[in-house]
Amino acid sequence: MSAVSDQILNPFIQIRRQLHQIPEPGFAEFKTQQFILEYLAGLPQERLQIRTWRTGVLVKISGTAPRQCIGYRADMDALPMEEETTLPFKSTHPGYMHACGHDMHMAIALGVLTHFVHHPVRDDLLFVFQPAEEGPGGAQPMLESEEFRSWKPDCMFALHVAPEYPVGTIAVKPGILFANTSELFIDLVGKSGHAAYPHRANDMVLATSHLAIQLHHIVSRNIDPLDSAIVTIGKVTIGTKQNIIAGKGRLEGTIRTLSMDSMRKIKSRIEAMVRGIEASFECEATIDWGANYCQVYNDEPLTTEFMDWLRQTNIANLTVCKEAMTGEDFGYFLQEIPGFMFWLGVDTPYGLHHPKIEPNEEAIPVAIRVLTEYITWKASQQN
Ligand SMILES: CC(=O)N[C@@H](CCC[C@H](N)C(=O)O)C(=O)O
Repeated sequence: MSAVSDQILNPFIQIRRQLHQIPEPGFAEFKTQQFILEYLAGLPQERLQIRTWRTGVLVKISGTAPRQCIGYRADMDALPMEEETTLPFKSTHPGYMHACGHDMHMAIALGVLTHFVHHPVRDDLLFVFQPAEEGPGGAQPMLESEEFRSWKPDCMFALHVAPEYPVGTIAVKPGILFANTSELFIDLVGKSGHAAYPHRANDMVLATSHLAIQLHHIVSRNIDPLDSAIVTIGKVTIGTKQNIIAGKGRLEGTIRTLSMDSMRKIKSRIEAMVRGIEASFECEATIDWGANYCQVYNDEPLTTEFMDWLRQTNIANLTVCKEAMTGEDFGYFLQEIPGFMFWLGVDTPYGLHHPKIEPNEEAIPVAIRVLTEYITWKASQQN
């Protein structure tokens, strides 16, 4: 028998749709924060304490006889991309879209939170709505904030939607789940000029293109094939007009590794290649490593306990997955607080960050049920 009633489930699909319409970039989640605060204001307040941190929200629900605090985190920000779905509730913010499921993550967190406002458990619960997961990274500064530290939970969980699994599936593993990441921004400055006088210019179309191709050789030629790594260039900006030799070029990308040794190696090879491009194309280049996220490392005893609990209760299909090369700044919480992240099947043919992604919303009640029942069980255990 479910610990959460259908009356509580369906509104959270509606809430997800409302959040889907107001996607905002990291640390600019003003309407999203306001939406969450207004929703919380409509709940019984007796056991609730609410704090904001920048554009984030922290919500504590007092337990009936607390011995510990159990934390749950949802991320809030969206991606800078134009939505290409035909959904009636598509983004109303041109150029922004919830294409990584954070609207689902927030709706699920509100559903779980609402259940525990009405049915408090013994332990205190902390719900964290964290800004800027896609960048520049809200987890690390939030973790260091006084607002979070004074409510620091004893364990902490989170989920991420997974397009490749059917609804009703939870995929997880103990140990490393997500990769180490580093953003990568390289600016090249040469000398622009007339297309008819190439000998008087330093062409950044050529320099930037050569560099982009060289960077893609690092993983295949410098990294142990058994230690997965990625260098992806997602954006190239060069030039102004077809008959002007470009004086500036910019590459934007991301590095993913399963080990910090490989991350260091890739960064040192990028440095060397950039210096080589400067020499061969007589230009100047600067590297900005942007936001760096540590790996998501699932606490082994807690994850195994969750997996055993799932097998016993049978309320979702458990898949033991492999690690993924996605990044997640939830890894910073897990460096200090034991816990885990898991994948939630949302069964859609388009992947994360695709402009046509349409996660199956039936996963929302599945997740609310799994989390309410798991947290209820966890809070009923002897320490
Ligand atoms: C789950 C997911 O898609 N996360 C993002 C995290 C972005 C990390 C950072 N901004 C970067 O691009 O390196 C991902 O792209 O994996």
